[in-house]
Amino acid sequence: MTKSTLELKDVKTTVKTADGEIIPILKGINLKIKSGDFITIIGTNGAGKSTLFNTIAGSLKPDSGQILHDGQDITKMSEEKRTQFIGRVFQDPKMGTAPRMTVAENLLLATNRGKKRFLKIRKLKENIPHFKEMARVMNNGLENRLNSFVEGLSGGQRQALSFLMATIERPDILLLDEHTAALDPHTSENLLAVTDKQIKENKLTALMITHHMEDALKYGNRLLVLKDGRVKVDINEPEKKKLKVSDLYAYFDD
Ligand SMILES: Nc1ncnc2c1ncn2[C@@H]1O[C@H](COP(=O)(O)OP(=O)(O)OP(=O)(O)O)[C@@H](O)[C@H]1O
Repeated sequence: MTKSTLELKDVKTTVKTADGEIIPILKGINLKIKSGDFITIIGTNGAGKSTLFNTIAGSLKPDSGQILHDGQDITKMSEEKRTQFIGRVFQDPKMGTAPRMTVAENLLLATNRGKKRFLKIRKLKENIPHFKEMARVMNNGLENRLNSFVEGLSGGQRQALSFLMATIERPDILLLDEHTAALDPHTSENLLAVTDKQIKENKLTALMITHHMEDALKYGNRLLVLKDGRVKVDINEPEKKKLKVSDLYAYFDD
């Protein structure tokens, strides 16, 4: 039997609004994520997709339930500690990178994730050929911008850098929160193609939130539909291959 990399057992998460109101968002999530799963996640606005990622990453703590990583209970583990095995790319190209540092400096900082990090000039120079090779894979000229400040990059290059930083230490779980949503169609398509290639080649375990039904079907081996804080549908690869976009829209209706 394939071991679960991550398991959520009846996870319930609430959020507190600015005026102190407590709202239940995740209402009992049960999920077993196997090593090598590439799961696309869809659901209406407010279904709890980002809250699910926040709960997995540790930026929100569940009110009840359990989260297990390789069988170890991590429910109370800090977000910082979880960065040792969880990589995350956000929708906003401004998140996840240090704008006033160069691309190469950001990449160096992303190595040794979760441990003490120092920027040593020698180490930076040593790593340039390696970083260049890595950046070339992103297929958008990032390899020619290694010494540029991140704030001067295009949105697509910045998201490509975020992706590299999230995967540089081969995370056990990669969380992609609509990571191409802010990009133009061509740039988005390129980043998704590279994302898919990297996940397959490096046998990464990944969860990707998307509002594009075509992408939810095209990528990954499993599909989840979240509705009102619960997993409404969990579809495996053979079933997913049979689905059409119209089938997915139907899940939103009832
Ligand atoms: N910190 C917070 N304070 C108040 N409400 C919150 C907070 N975080 C999330 N919510 C609410 O929780 C619900 C779920 O939000 P979440 O971002 O998880 O949904 P989502 O499925 O990712 O939606 P979207 O597709 O719009 O990104 C929403 O109604 C949102 O307004």
